[in-house]
Amino acid sequence: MAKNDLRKEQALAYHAKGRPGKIEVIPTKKAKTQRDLALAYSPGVAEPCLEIARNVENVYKYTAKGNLVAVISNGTAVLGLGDIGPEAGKPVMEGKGVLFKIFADIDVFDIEVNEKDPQKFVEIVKALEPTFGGINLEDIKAPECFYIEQELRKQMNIPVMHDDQHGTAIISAAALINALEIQKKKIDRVKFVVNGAGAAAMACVLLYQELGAKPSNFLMFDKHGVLSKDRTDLEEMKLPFANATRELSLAEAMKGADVFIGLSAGNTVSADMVKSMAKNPIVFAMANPDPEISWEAATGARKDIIMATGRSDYPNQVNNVLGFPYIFRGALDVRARVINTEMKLAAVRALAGLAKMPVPDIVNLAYNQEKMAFGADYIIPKPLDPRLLTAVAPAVARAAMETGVAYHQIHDWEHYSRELDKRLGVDNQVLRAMGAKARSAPKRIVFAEGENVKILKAAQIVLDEGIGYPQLIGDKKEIEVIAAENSIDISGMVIFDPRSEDMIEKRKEYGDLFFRKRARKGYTKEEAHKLMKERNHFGCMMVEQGDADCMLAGLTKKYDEAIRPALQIIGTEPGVNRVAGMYLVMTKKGPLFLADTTVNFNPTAEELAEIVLLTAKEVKAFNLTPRIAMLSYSNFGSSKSPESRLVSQARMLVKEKMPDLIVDGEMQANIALNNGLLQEIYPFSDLVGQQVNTLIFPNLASGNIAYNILLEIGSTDAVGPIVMGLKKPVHLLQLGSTVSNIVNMAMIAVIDAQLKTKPPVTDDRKGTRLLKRKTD
Ligand SMILES: NC(=O)C1=CN([C@@H]2O[C@H](COP(=O)(O)OP(=O)(O)OC[C@H]3O[C@@H](n4cnc5c(N)ncnc54)[C@H](OP(=O)(O)O)[C@@H]3O)[C@@H](O)[C@H]2O)C=CC1
Ligand SMILES: CC(=O)C(=O)O
Ligand SMILES: [Mg+2]
Repeated sequence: MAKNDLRKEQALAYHAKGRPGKIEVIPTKKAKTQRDLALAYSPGVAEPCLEIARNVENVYKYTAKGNLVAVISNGTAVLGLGDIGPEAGKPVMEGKGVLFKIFADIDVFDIEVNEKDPQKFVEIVKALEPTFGGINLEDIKAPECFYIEQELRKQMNIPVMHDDQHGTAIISAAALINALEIQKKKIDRVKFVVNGAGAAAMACVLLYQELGAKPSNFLMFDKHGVLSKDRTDLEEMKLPFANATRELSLAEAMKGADVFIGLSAGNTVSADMVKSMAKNPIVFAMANPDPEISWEAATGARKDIIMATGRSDYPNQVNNVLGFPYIFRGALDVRARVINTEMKLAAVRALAGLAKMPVPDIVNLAYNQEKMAFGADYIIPKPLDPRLLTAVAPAVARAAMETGVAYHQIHDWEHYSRELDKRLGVDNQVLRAMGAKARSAPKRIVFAEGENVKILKAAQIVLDEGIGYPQLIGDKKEIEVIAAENSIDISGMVIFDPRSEDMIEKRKEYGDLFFRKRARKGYTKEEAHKLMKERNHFGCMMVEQGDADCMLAGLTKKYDEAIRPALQIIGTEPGVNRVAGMYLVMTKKGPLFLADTTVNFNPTAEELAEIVLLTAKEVKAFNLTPRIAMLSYSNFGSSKSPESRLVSQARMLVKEKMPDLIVDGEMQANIALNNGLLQEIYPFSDLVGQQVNTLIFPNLASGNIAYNILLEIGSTDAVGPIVMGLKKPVHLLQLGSTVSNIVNMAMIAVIDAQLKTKPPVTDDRKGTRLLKRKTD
């Protein structure tokens, strides 16, 4: 399948699967009991209604208005796809809602309006003012968008921003300042060629002029050619940009130009045009989804170029996603009534400045780069940089206050920054960083259940996303049929069938080794050889013998059956007497690790202590400081039962071995997760002032039950079970895991392999050596 077909298929499946689309509405208040409902709705709801009727300002106090932005479009200029209509634009608007939420914790209603008449459109949007704290106009074509935004800014008392104009202008201006600095050019001297004379292009030119660019230094093009005074077909909005004194082709205009700005349509610029530009040129080809000229063509044309596109798969992504979440966050937080030029310039400076700061590890990890630093391929921060929120939102908020457009004042900026950080949570960051870490050194990963369709789908994602090199165990023909039926591309994967003739030699090698390991544990040599036809044993042997780096199994087997081969063949780490299982659950308060959820039925105090130590080590592998609560049904000796005493005894054993570990118990789960309550009742606890991120359960029943309840009824995402204590990375899936569970577990297995295995001696990174040998 061609790469584009794959992208198309995956994108369509992503939008269609499960609940169609990308968003849902989630209540923020408890609405479970009769009492809750009486408060949330009638009769209780009448009280806030009356308060708001008394003073309309109270709408910010009692409703979601203050954090709610409307992303509104009529679908007339959707990306670079043109006038495809409001319904066709909806996926983009939902997508912006997702970005507002994940990057700035702003809630969005996407509103697609079937109205092209600018005046009527204005009336519709204006009438929505009571609902929203801000209005993000999106993908509305020029010239109508100018009138619409201008009128709404005048008529509405909440911030209105047409993002294709100002978002793009802000981001590209930040990138431009930095690119000019690197190319040692002055903004008031450089000559610009701008392809596109629409919403985005005009706003960019105007903002660059605010930064010092000379109006006469721009040559602008629309679909019909260069904007010149001679043209009689130009709309009024285009006249101020009509600088050309004669008719001129784009190729002619590009000769000797310093900066090219593309906000038009894909593939409209050639490599020759780029070659003809002045020394040290800057090319921002920002049309979506395909830029005016590809990254390869432009950077291939000359070495002295600084190149940027709107795409996420190349360096220097100049895309308005770097701006709108943070600009609105700042504007909402001070209740700005507009987004004015000073606020936009503040965002430009904040973004440009952030690109010059040292890049934190989490960003390098997320982009699979060892070292990103300010320079030609890093002129603007990356969209996944978690510092964007605290860099841009306060700058915008401050500018709003200084220019007198803020209804609300922020006094304690440090506190504000901390609150912003909290909004992001670390769960997304953890998952993103995990993915990036896995991708930084992908490993050969054995999937023991190759004939399972979920496994095959996950394996394809693992391969496509560069997480690892899947090695499938199973019947080759059967795997191929299932893959074909489900349009899964397995061409880059290696298949091993332990039952096949091809594997006789391997079965013998593995069987002999197994016999040596288990001879005194009741196995005959024949039994050992026979056992190697079994997929989990064969897979574990591949890992043990270095024919693979890690393994995932257990999707269709009971846990104790699935883990047995790993214990028999691989065994525990030196100095460790047992294995245990851990889940990572993503919660609103951040990641929460739960253990033991899978292996040890009724651990003794010594065993529980060992589980704590294993878990602490694993949490540290995620670069997080473990803050551990050891759970029971009592608090710090309030019950003298043997179960409660066992937990506090285990805690003492842990403390003896690791005095600095932040761990306390025994305690109840609600006390562990509610620091206010802990401080109030048990102020002596080690966990006062600490946000607990690890829960240790007293036995398997409680751990497993708690985990499954959380997953089924909470809106949590989880990764696990992560096996702890094995010498080599074998991980087991839970019966019925979803494809995304499997992919997440593959990341865990690869990261574990990175920690536990040395780089392969040969360059057989994809694991084809075994196959080659068999066919020799
Ligand atoms: N990277 C980013 O963050 C962003 C990128 N964009 C991209 O910028 C482009 C324009 O968006 P927007 O301004 O909102 O849309 P508009 O519809 O308002 O403007 C499009 C402009 O491009 C011109 N144009 C179209 N085709 C050509 C061509 N072949 N040669 C020269 N000019 C052409 C149009 O000419 P005419 O006036 O004659 O119709 C018009 O002036 C889109 O591709 C969009 O994806 C937009 C916003 C953000
Ligand atoms: C990114 C964006 O808003 C656009 O391409 O229209
Ligand atoms: Mg847009």
